[in-house]
Amino acid sequence: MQTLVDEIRAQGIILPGGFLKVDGLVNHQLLPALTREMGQEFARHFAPLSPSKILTIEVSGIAPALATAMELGIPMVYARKKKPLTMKEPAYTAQSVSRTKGGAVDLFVSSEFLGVGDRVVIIDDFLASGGTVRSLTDIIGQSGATLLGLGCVIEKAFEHGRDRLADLNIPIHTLANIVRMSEAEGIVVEAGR
Ligand SMILES: O=P(O)(O)OC[C@H]1O[C@H](OP(=O)(O)OP(=O)(O)O)[C@H](O)[C@@H]1O
Ligand SMILES: O=c1[nH]c(=O)c2nc[nH]c2[nH]1
Repeated sequence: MQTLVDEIRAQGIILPGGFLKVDGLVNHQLLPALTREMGQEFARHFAPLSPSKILTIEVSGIAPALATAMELGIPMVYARKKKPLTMKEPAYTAQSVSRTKGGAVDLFVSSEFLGVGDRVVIIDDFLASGGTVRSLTDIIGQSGATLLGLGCVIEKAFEHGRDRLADLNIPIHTLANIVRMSEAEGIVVEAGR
């Protein structure tokens, strides 16, 4: 997605520890036209699989996931990182690690909104190590739903999440790919794959 690649080149900042700051378009401020285009691109890619639900994780996955769900006309469910008292039991749960805040987090999805018969596409903002997606697949497994595919806005190829998730045997579609980044070379970003 060339518009996304251009925005990453214009706004992206390399942070220590291999982190990319894109707070101006993905993680703090959101750009409506760009977010809509993300949804259109994911919807075009995954519509042939006839998903019944989009699954993501709060907080930064919500915008691209909702944009995708709106294009497809299907519900979007997001895993919560704290179980609210309104959540109906039983809830499916798995542990994950927050990459940007550090530490383990528990994820919760109510059985009210995910279950046998659901055909699920996961949408998230970043695909890095693949750990977060792995936790979501655990939740999908508990629910009895079927995982059809994975879409992530930005892939950090140098963290090899795609390879680590190969056993899932699902199509993985990303919109921009960070091949590598360093002070010397800057952000080497290309269209997703
Ligand atoms: O592939 P991984 O190595 O698991 O990294 C990707 C995850 O890391 C971030 O979550 P984080 O909780 O840090 O951020 P958020 O609260 O902005 O969603 C991002 O939103 C992805 O969910
Ligand atoms: O804002 C972010 N920048 C990153 O580099 C990253 N990797 C995983 N999750 C991330 N979030």
